[in-house]
Amino acid sequence: MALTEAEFESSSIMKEWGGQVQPALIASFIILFFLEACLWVRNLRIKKRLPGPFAWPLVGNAMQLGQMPHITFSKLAKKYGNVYQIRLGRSDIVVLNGDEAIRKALIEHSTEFAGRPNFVSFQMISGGRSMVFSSYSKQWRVHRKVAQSTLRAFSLANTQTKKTFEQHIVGEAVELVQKFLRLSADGRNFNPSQELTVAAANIICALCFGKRYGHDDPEFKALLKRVERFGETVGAGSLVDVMPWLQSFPNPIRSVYQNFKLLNEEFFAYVKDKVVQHRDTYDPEVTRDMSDAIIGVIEHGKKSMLTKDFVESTVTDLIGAGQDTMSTVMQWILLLLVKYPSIQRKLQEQIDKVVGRDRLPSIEDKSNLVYLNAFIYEIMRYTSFVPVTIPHSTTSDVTIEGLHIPKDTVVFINQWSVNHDPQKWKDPHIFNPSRFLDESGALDKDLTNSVMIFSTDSEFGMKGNSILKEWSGQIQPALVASFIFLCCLEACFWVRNLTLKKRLPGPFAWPLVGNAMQLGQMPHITFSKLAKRYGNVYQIRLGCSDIVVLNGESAIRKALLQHSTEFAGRPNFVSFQSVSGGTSMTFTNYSKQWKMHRKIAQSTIRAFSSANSETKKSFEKHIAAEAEELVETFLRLSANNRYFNPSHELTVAAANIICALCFGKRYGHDDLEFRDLLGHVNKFGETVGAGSLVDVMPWLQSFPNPVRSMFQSFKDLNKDFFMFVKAKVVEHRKSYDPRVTRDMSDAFISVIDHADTETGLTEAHTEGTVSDLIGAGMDTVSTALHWMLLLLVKHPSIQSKLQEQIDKVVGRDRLPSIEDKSNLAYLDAFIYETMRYTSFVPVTIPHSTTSDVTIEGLRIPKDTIVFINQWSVNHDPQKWQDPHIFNPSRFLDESGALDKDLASSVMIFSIGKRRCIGDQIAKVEVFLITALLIHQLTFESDPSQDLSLNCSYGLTLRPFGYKISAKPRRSAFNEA
Ligand code: HEM
Repeated sequence: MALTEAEFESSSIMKEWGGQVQPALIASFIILFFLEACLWVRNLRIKKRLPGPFAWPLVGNAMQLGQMPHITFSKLAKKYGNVYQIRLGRSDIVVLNGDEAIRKALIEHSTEFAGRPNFVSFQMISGGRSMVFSSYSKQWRVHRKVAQSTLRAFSLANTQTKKTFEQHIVGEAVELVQKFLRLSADGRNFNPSQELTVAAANIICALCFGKRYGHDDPEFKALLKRVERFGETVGAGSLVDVMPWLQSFPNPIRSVYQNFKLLNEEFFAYVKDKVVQHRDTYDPEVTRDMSDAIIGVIEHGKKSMLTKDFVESTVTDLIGAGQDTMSTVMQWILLLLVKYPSIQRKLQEQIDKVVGRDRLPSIEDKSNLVYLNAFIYEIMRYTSFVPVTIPHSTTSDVTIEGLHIPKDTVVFINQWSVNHDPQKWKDPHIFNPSRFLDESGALDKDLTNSVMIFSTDSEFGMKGNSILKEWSGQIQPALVASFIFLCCLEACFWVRNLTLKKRLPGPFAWPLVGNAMQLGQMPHITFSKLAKRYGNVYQIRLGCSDIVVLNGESAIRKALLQHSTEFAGRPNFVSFQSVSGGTSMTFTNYSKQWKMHRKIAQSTIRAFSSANSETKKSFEKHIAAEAEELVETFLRLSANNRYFNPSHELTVAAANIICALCFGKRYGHDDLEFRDLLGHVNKFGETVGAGSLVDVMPWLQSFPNPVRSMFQSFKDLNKDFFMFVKAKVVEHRKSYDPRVTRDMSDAFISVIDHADTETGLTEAHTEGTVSDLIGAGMDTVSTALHWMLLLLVKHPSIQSKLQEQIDKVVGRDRLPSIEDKSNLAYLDAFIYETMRYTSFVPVTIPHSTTSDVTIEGLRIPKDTIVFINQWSVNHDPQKWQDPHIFNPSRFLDESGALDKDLASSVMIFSIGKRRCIGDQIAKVEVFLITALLIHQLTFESDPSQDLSLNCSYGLTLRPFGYKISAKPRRSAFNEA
């Protein structure tokens, strides 16, 4: 993490893990464990438990729920009855299943079951004032009434509001039709997910803020992104709710939970901002939208129990709840329409009969479109896309089905069990809208009313799905036994290792996890601290793997340059094998064939970037075109003094350059195929952590747990990404002409597919190489640009100095070019300092030893995994004065020229046989884009944001989202 000295020392990671094996941390973990065990034994003896499965200490039944808890709940109900108890972490939870028990509880005992648990994650939503997540109270009842009546006033209150509401919806639907037709042009297939999310978001935003957004509005895109990421992190919220001790030591769930908190805060701040704008322009005579209406009731109404802060929380509740649910149901509708074309036809026949072809359907047609109604009810029943409601809690002691449930018990309502009860629904696992029609073809209202999806007051599993196979719905004794067996086996290995293996110096490693829990979110900082204690070469253990960590310039240079072959291997990780179907050069171990593969990749990159002045020029043109487009887009996004997050645009620019080289084609910013590709790369960064966990703890794959599911997504993403590249290469192969090399794909086809000599490489390697280059070239370069912009706005004086130099060297009548590089020493220094200071690839891709080797007097056996801590080289206080201070001038000598020796000792591309092969093109890209941007624009940061250098750790260290604006500088180019 790139921080100032003070920030660095006080950064949370330092507090979490003071860089050495903190005995206090380990002691507190052991105390926690024993405390939990004691509580568990006490509970066993004291508490009169409801029926339910056996609960383990610490985790309770958490490991048994699998990815589809609602299915597990239904299976458990068969064994323990419709009301039973499970334990998740520390919380006893009552699960209600089946129509009868749920209706009894929620209708006959409605007040007793109307509470919400006191979960920490609930308390942080909407600043703790969310109506949806607050417990039952008099104030809550008032709050709910305000929300409910406002919703009504803006939708179904009278014919006028009904009409306006309908108009909003029709507007979005018509836009969807046009968008879908455009996306289907030329017989293309597309993923409708984003468009549906936009439509749902627009409807609720129009109601709340009186405004719909364009699909490309950056503010809106940021809102959607937040909602998407919310879904990805909310799971950690629930885990921390039931296992609060997960917050007390560094672990991956704690980090995801932190993100979840941050997202909530950001989302709330966004809504608050809008509400404040409304408050400032509020006019009691004109109610523009729901925000105004809520301000009217809460702030200007009769004496209200609700303070002004409740306005923001009510609007947040409405947007949060309205958007995700609606877009989910729309996605299911489209999926089931294409899965059942005969049903689609039947729906169209009915609609043509009732509406005809001369007008659009309206809400008045609803009563005549019986089959469409039945279809929608069947979707809700069959998918049960909200399978378990938001947790309830009991507001007082209550007895249900003869079982006593104490006050403040957490209650899960399994809606799925109602909708899939075979006693009630014939063949519940079959999708059949006609089940809702009576003999005369009319809608059976009793039956539609019994579908439970909105509670009585967000994935899908069916017979034979993986979760059922994994956890066939009951507490599998075999699973629990195998977990205990695994633990024992690990413990035995651990004891044997302690006695047998001559270990290198290093911290004490725990059984099962080794030192995994001590690494925290920024392992490179921990590694550097450990080096102070154990020397520059030491050993840690992660899960099952012993790993040697190399730190500091001298040890790393010795290993990677003097013993280059011995350190050129890659470990035999399962996650590496899943990249490009095993044909990747980057992730393949050292061998003769690998050497050939690397040489081909290297010389092809050179041929397309720097081989001669012709290729140099054409490569430069690609980059300049992207930079010019960036300038235009940034100016557009800054119109009307707006601030924007440059993330998406920078990723697009980096992706376009590498795609232009590989496929001879750049894409529009909204090209669907391209957006898909970018989505993959972003998701890749999010799931790669699971890959590394499974690599070092392969036993995580042997029972259902969140890491295993994430690892599955990681594998799926890799497969999808590889398929995308493969399809492109196959197209190239079909139109391949040996006389014309259009792009790098053609070049690889020529040297691999049509090789003159035996290389051992197959056609699949051609595809693997292209994937390697796109994968490696996109994320890294865009991360570098992210940091550059952030540092430019954080240090305006450096930005001015850069502009002064560029104006002096280039002038204002032409654009900068790569030839100016030698005269722009300060810009070069700025780029090197950004790479040094941020060290955004802090640890290289793991290496492994290809034979036994001795380094700094320590013997490392063949096939040992090696981590190279580049960050330690760039932050070594022996080498760099004040390494935690950002100061480009450190790279300039007294005459103001670049100190080339110092610059080349920054380590970010690694060194030796595995050194990055894209380093030269990356440097050209970063130089030219930065030069062009600062020549044309001045960047400023949003004064309302607290500019931090905090970052997330996926593939690279990426700064958290920040907002900037760009102002044009006078130039021939701008005026043109
Ligand atoms: C600023 C941008 C970049 C940085 C900081 C960077 C950094 C790195 C690092 C640290 C490695 C791992 C080296 C090791 O394992 O010791 C690597 C490997 C690699 N990089 Fe880059 N890279 C960048 C851009 C690129 C680009 C633009 C491309 C290609 C178009 C590329 C292609 C590769 C490939 C193919 C490898 C694997 C080499 C091997 O395993 O032998 N990189 N890069």
